[in-house]
Amino acid sequence: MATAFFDRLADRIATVDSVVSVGLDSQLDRLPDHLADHDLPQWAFNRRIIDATHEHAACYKPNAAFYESADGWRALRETIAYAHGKDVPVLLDAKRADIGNTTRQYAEILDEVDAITVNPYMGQDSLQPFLDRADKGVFVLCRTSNPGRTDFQGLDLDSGGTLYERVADRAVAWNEHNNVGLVVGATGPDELEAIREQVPSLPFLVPGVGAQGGDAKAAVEHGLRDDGVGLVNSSRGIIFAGEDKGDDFAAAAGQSAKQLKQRLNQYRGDD
Ligand SMILES: O=c1ccn([C@@H]2O[C@H](COP(=O)(O)O)[C@@H](O)[C@H]2O)c(=O)[nH]1
Repeated sequence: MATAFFDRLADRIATVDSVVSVGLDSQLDRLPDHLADHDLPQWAFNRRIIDATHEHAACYKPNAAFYESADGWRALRETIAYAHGKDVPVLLDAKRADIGNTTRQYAEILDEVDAITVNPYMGQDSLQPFLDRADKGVFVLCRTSNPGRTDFQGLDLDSGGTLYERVADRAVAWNEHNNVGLVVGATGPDELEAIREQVPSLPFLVPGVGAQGGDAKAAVEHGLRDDGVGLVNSSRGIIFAGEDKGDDFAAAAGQSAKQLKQRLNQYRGDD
């Protein structure tokens, strides 16, 4: 039987002493000019980024939005294989879920990646094909990092609590295979702390440090489970750290990943 995702992630965190998720949001018009002639510029960029960052990476998190073209998917497949060749898990940030036949098709991407983000708005049946993959990680959007998170997520329910608290509760119920985590942004440290208290058993993916200015200390103190499993993501803050540095872009990304690891490690194991 394949090892469960969160066990593999725990091993990876221990190996690199890092909870950094390196976000591969490799936006074509921000890539170095000299990569434009490459057959697949995003792949050429990602390979250099992976070479420079893998020793600090608990996982890579490509966001599917940046790869939704024929060449993009080819670049993504090369990137996934290369990350795996370095023993780094890949979490596809795709925020999937839909009606039954569509969501079954969406879930097939889990044959290629280690974990995925899903959107719970359509309910349990829309998530079931992902939840059924016991060896893969399924991160459910709970309290997101964007300003518009207040539009719906914080609404009070007649049954008590808020919508995002209800999502957190349901996620515990969906965790039959110990493969469910939550996405909780670092931009709302109070909610992050409250959700951690509400669901101590679930690992979190915490985006929003770096370019979005979220709270790195809270991301570690409340984002990680008691056993230290969890992920703190930075995408633009790492991969575009050397945007003005020509061919030294990858070294700058490596330095940025290392700095984030060291910063987060100040807060790990402090409790
Ligand atoms: O609540 C959420 C959920 C997902 N994200 C994603 O994480 C990265 C963040 O990128 P940065 O460049 O570090 O801001 C990106 O892929 C988002 O789509 C999030 O930010 N917040």
